[in-house]
Amino acid sequence: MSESRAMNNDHWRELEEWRGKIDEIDRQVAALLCQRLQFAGNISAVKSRMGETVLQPEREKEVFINVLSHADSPLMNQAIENIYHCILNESRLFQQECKDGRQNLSAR
Ligand SMILES: C=C(O[C@@H]1C=C(C(=O)O)C=C[C@H]1O)C(=O)O
Repeated sequence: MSESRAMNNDHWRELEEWRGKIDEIDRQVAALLCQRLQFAGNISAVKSRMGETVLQPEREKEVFINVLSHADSPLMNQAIENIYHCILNESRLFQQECKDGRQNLSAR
């Protein structure tokens, strides 16, 4: 095998190792996101009984402060902030669907 092909194989092996680690993280993130949505659905039921709205801006500020205190760098801080905008958006949509009876909240 030529030296450059052996080097290329090493790169591919390294790439696959990193991708394997990302796959494992994605499995954990997906499971945790499902759990987060489940809890948001439970909160939605409590808020309905209390006559509270789905959107609670002050609570959302607390969520951002909590997660951003765990970011490792300014660049990651921005990425986490963007990701959490999506997560909170989906969380509100999910809560609304629970409220409207379009989500079945039974856990697996
Ligand atoms: C889950 C809640 O409902 C909404 C969704 C939030 C979330 O996903 O963290 C936070 C605030 C609310 O806008 C809540 O009020 O705690």
